[in-house]
Amino acid sequence: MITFFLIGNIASGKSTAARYLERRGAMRIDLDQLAKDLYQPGSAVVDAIAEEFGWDVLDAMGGIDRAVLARRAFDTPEDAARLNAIVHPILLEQLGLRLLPANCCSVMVPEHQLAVVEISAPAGFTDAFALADEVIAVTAPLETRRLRAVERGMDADDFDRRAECQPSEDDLIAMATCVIDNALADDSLFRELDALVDHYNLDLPAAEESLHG
Ligand SMILES: CC(C)(COP(=O)(O)OP(=O)(O)OC[C@H]1O[C@@H](n2cnc3c(N)ncnc32)[C@H](O)[C@@H]1O)[C@@H](O)C(=O)NCCC(=O)NCCS
Ligand SMILES: Nc1ncnc2c1ncn2[C@@H]1O[C@H](COP(=O)(O)OP(=O)(O)OP(=O)(O)O)[C@@H](O)[C@H]1O
Repeated sequence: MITFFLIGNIASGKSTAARYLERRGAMRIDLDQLAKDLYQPGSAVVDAIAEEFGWDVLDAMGGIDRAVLARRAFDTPEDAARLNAIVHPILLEQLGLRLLPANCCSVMVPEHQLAVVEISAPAGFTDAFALADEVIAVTAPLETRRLRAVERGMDADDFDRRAECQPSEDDLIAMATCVIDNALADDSLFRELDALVDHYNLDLPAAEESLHG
C-alpha cells in the first residue's frame, strides 16, 4: 500500500484532495475527524482538556463544545500548543494503529492500494512521516484561503486566529516531499493528484466528476 500524507494550512484544499483520492478508491484518514471521535464524555482526554482550558468547554452532555474550545485554544499559538500537547500524542498513536495493520496485513491481497491521511497541524506528526511515501503540501495564498473559508461559512476572525496558530507556507513546504499549488479554481489539484497516482503505478479507477465541493 502506498501512503500519501496531505498537509496544508486552513482551507488550503486538503479535504478536497483527500475526497478526490477516496473517490478513486483510497482509504481516507482525517486527523481532524479522529480528534473529534476522541472527545467522548467522561474520557480521560476530555477531562484533561477541561482541566487545562476550563470546565465550561464541556457541553450539556459532558462532551467538548468545539466552538468554545476553539475560541480558547486558538487565542494564541501558545494556547494551541497546550491543546496539541494533550491531543497529538494520542492521535499519533491512533494513526500508527490504522496505518500499520493496513500495510503489514494486506501484503498478499491489499484491500487498498492507496491510503491518504489529512493532517492539518503537521508539526506534531513529523515522527509519523516515515510512514508516508509522499508528504504532499497543498498550498494557496492566505487571502484565497480566507475567501474560500468564509464562503463555506467560517467567521473571518476565526479563520485569522487559526491561521496565526499554523506554520508559515515556507515552513509547511519544508516539511513536504512535494507541493501542489491549489490557488486556481480549476482542475489542476486533481490533475496533479492523478500524476502522483500514475507515478506510483497505482491501478485506480477514474473519479467521477471532480468538483470542488
Ligand atoms: C478546537 C477544535 C475542537 C475545534 O473544532 P472545529 O470543528 O471548529 O474545527 P476542526 O477540528 O474541524 O478543524 C478545522 C480546521 O482548524 C484548524 N485546526 C484544527 N486544529 C488545529 C491545531 N491544533 N492547530 C492549528 N490549526 C488547527 C485546521 O486548519 C483544521 O482543518 C478542534 O479543532 C480540535 O480539537 N483541535 C485539536 C486537535 C487537532 O490538532 N486536530 C488536527 C490534527 S492534525
Ligand atoms: N481549487 C479550488 N478552487 C475553488 N475552491 C476550492 C478549491 N480547492 C478547495 N476549494 C474550496 O475551498 C474550501 C476549503 O477546502 P478544503 O475543505 O478542502 O480545505 P482544507 O484544507 O481541508 O480545510 P481545513 O483546514 O478547514 O480542514 C472548500 O469549500 C472547497 O470546496
